[in-house]
Amino acid sequence: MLDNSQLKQPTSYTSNHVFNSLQQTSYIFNIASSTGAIAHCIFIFLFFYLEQTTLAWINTLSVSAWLLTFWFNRIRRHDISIFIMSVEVFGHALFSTSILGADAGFQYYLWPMALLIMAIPSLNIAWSSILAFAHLTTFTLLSLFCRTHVDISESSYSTLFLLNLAGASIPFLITAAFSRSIYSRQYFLMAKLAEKDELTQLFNRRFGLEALNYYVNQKGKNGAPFCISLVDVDFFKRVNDQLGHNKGDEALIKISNYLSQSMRETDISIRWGGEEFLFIFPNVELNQIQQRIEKICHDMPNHVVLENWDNSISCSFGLVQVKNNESSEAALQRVDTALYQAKKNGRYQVVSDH
Ligand SMILES: Nc1nc2c(ncn2[C@@H]2O[C@H](COP(=O)(O)OP(=O)(O)OP(=O)(O)O)[C@@H](O)[C@H]2O)c(=O)[nH]1
Repeated sequence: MLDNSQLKQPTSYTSNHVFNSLQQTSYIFNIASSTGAIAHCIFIFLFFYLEQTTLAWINTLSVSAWLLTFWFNRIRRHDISIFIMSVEVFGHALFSTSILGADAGFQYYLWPMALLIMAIPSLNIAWSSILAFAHLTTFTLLSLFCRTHVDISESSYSTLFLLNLAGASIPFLITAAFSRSIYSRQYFLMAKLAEKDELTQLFNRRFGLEALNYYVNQKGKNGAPFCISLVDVDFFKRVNDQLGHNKGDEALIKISNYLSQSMRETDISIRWGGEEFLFIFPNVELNQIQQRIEKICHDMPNHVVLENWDNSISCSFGLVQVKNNESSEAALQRVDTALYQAKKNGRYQVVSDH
């Protein structure tokens, strides 16, 4: 969720995600400003038509206020922008309803404004709550007590009421739809960022642990077999030492791409840490998978090639089938021991433990 400090510092560095959120917020505010300015231009003509000249002139001020909010949107002072909008809507509802009465329906604009104030986090929560509450209280008081009528026909009142009700409902729905889409987009983005490793785009260790616990539990319930493999790049320190850390990163990306693309769609590829990867193979016995993993291990030097690096790039693999009633920790311990054995045996091989 954005806070005010980010909104007030458009010139400082912002990440792409924050920048996109700021753009989105500006976009919403520009839509609100345009809708407000256009609606009040229409009101000017409407009030002149109804011979309510005072209200017509007041609406020219309203149009100026809405146009002013564009400028505050541009400099990303959405807090000032929404404050002007809310004061304008509040004043407009108060004046129009005091003069024409609640039957004209101008008080209904207080609802979308209250929603906009609460749903878009431009003002802090205390100010948002105070303003939204003031709008809705004013709506109630105006609806209950403003019974005045001016000298216009009943049918004009009905038309005004319907127009205002529709005019207030549309921004209400648009605001709700925008906040819903921002919420769901940001929720999925956060969830994705929280489970992916930045460098390799494989799942990260937190997700890996959760997934492993899930399959251990599933095994406890339905006995479905599954295997795990811990994979470590051989002599990776040499790549870093001789080619530099950036080339090391490039090698890690190539290795992770090769490994994950060699797996089945249902297998789960995790960057366990540094130059170590964990793979979870659901619904499979060790003897069904061993050959496939050995082939992946064997073929790796032909598929992972690094510029200016003449040595082959390989990995060592520990592979185990998780036992009945075995905990995640115990299974990890066993696969780590198998990997250690693969390293000890000379690397570039798979060691499995039944
Ligand atoms: N470029 C880069 N290097 C990393 C990253 N994470 C870990 N490393 C490096 O991986 C290397 C791991 O080295 P070691 O644990 O000594 O193991 P090794 O050289 O691969 O040798 P063996 O595992 O014994 O075959 C270290 O040089 C770490 O700096 C990373 O994200 N990027």
